Amino acid sequence: GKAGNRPFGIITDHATFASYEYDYIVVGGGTAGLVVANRLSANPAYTVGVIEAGLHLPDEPLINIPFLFGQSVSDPKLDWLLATTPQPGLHNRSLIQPRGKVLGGSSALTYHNHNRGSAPEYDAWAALGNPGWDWAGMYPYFTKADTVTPGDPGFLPGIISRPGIFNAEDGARQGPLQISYNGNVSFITPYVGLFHESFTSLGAYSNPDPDGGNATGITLTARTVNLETGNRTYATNGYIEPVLNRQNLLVLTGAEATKILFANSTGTNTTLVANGIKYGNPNDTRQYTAKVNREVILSAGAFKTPQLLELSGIGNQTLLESLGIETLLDIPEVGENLQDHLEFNMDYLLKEDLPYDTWDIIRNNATRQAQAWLQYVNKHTGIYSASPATLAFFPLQPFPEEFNVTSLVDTLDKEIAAATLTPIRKKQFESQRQQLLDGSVTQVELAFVPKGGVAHSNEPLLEGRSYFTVVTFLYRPWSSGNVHINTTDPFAAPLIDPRYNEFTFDWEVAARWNQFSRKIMETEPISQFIERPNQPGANTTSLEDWDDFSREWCISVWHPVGSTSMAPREIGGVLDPKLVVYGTSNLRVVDAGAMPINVAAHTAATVYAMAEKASDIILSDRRAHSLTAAIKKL
Ligand SMILES: Cc1cc2nc3c(=O)[nH]c(=O)nc-3n(C[C@H](O)[C@H](O)[C@H](O)COP(=O)(O)OP(=O)(O)OC[C@H]3O[C@@H](n4cnc5c(N)ncnc54)[C@H](O)[C@@H]3O)c2cc1C
Repeated sequence: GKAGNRPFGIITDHATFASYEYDYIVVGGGTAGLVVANRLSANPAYTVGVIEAGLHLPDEPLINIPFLFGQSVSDPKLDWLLATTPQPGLHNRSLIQPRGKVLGGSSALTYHNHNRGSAPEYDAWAALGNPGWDWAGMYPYFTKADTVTPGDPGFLPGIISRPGIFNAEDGARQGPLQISYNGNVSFITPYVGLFHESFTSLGAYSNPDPDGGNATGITLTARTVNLETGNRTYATNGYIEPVLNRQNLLVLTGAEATKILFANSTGTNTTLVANGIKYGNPNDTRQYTAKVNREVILSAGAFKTPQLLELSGIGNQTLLESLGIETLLDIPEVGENLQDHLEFNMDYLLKEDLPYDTWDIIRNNATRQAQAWLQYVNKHTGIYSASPATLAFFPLQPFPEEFNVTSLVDTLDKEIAAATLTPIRKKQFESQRQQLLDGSVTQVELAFVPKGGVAHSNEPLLEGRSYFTVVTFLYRPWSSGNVHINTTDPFAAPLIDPRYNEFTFDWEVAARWNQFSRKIMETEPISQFIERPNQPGANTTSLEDWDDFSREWCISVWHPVGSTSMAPREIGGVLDPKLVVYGTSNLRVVDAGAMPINVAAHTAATVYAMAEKASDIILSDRRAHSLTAAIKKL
């Protein structure tokens, strides 16, 4: 069925979508899925269908306006509202795990940080047994996704020497994402520079080229804001809206895939050939089926893709049997190897007579708020165009007073020796240990935000007062867990257990890094503006206090990856290096779940690059072209 009188663009009618066949069906129109849908449908010879659970919401302010970052979280219109199981290491708290349930997926919800990991991190993916996925293999795809507008020259002088400049090769590309930098137009307060002065006096250094293979240092971080429109740039307006006039592309929104169908769905241990997707939605008892001629690409994200595999009979046989699901492929690692990052928000109440405004002016002064809004609407600049501006990524070595790496590793080695590790984790740990010792990659991050109300705090914000928020991140935790179904109801949430508490290392590094962030705030020049720490209060001082705070108040950074890892079958991979699910001929996974080792970075840029690379792989994979024949042979 080639394009002819087919409907195209975006539809919500389930039956119409089911009445056509597709060469490729992409399940999940999120960050990765829309990249793949765009690249595959560029060839008019292929018909491409996308099944997305959320709706197309191009005019949604919570998505579009940069300064509203974070406000879409927990909004049922945009968020799947997932959560972890109670975590013993976090005082038994369960953490929210927001995911975008909207066309564009989680790329519609991000806080706009757009950065890459360091070269050794991707090299470690390749060393795991994934040829081509090293830094050199990923680099062209990072740049393929982006068009970069450099930052303001002279912005934050002395701290960031070469602001916002990707190297020339990056700048030459014309990718779909309109990437920019915070700068003078987005009203970054002078406090940001002063904070970095305090931080630098305690061992930090700046990095003018964080996306060139060494991500560490204080950086002016690229962000997903289109300076021309003032709006978020994301998978929807970058990758899918511009190609909705392609007559071979049909996007179904408001529909949830419930099962992958196979041409040969009986018996185990044959090579499975996917030939369709079942879908429906929780408000409708009907189920629909769309037929596929070439390939199914799962891009439902690190939680929902493993769920869909398990619902379809691909997973741990024992689990599947316990739920009465027939096992088509016994791959116990589906849903395992789940890795995530943690973050810690701390805020500080400022003195009343301040030399400069903070972003709190929006909350405190109705006139200034109205002015800022007009400025945004008319010029696309000002506070409403701002998002967290500069980030700092560090190994532990620059801070020897806080981190004794040798003793941390000693403790870690003992715990690892006592733990039962799967083969894939053993391999991961080799590179992770090496990178920890040689200081070549980020272990921790720190962000300074010139406003209150970022922290998930129990202290209400005082009217008329200003705040700083310091956000720290644990980017190389050793703990990992899993996500699995516990019911055959396809519309139920999966059980997410990241096991954040597994190794002492994670908690000690978090407590020490958080304690250190207090020291920065007590150091000139940033200290002169602070009246008192708000959350946690001034009585949080000892390492034990900081440990307690960290467990009680941490949240996830919402960077789950690894649940369908790309790695050799023998060590427990789910996907081969072409992202094909082992034991199938034409079922791929292209989303964050494919990352075999989490990157010490915000994850979206890596997901875009993976999806760009995956698209090339799919298009050049001969296997795809012989599939119809393969199905006919069955
Ligand atoms: C609140 C928040 C803030 C973040 N901030 C940042 C940031 O500042 N910088 C950064 O780099 N990263 C950030 N991240 C992480 C980043 O967004 C993700 O790593 C990335 O977007 C994941 O891409 P994905 O393609 O794997 O999944 P998603 O983009 O989540 O796409 C999955 C898609 O599949 C759909 N779907 C799921 N199940 C089904 C089904 N059964 N049928 C049909 N459709 C389905 C979903 O609705 C969704 O559209 C943030 C994440 C969140 C949640």
